[in-house]
Amino acid sequence: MKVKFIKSAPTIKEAIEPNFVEVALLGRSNVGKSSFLNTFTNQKIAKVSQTPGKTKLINFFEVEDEGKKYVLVDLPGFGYAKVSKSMLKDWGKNLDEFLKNRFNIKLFIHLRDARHPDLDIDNNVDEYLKSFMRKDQQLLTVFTKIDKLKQSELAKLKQKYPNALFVSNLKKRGIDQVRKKINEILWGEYDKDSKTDS
Ligand SMILES: Nc1nc2c(ncn2[C@@H]2O[C@H](COP(=O)(O)OP(=O)(O)OP(=O)(O)O)[C@@H](O)[C@H]2O)c(=O)[nH]1
Ligand SMILES: [Mg+2]
Repeated sequence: MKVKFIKSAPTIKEAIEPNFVEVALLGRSNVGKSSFLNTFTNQKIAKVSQTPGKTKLINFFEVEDEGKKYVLVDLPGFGYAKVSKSMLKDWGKNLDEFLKNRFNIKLFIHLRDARHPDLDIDNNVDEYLKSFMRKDQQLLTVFTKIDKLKQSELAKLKQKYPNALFVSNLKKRGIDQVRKKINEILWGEYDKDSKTDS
């Protein structure tokens, strides 16, 4: 996989031209979005911080994987301190417009903390996304920090969220499953190891 940082856009107006299919990464502040970007790309491409709210810009990264290109969009974390019903208030009207109108987003990846799987704010975000998602868009839930769970707790979480994926950025677990899932969603199901041209 090849990854190239393209741009930090301080506002939506400065977003890059929508020339590629995009995968938008969202999640609460401190959930591990930047860490995920780093483990996913195997590069120190995003700043990791113990202070929530570190990433305030929209960062665009060009990814080339298995000969195909897409753009990863790292969005600012939402609602660390308070649980708010209104995404618009906490997160900015501009971002709302971006998410609703950016036609080339094909996949929203919602990162959630495996230790706090049922936060209102996360459920609200899912509801919010589903309220305007088009038929050609998908939502993928990825739980982070699974290294903090006991085996039994992780098993329960997997049972409760059978369609979600589970990663540890710290231990680099589950990352390849996410990569494969992204490729599958963007380009359709295929298995590069089982070519039939014999
Ligand atoms: N144990 C554990 N810690 C993690 C994991 N992923 C991230 N962290 C830690 O969680 C903290 C926040 O990580 P970031 O990647 O900066 O989180 P973020 O979502 O980008 O945060 P903002 O930019 O503030 O929105 C850091 O201290 C990371 O080291 C993980 O999988 N396991
Ligand atoms: Mg960050």
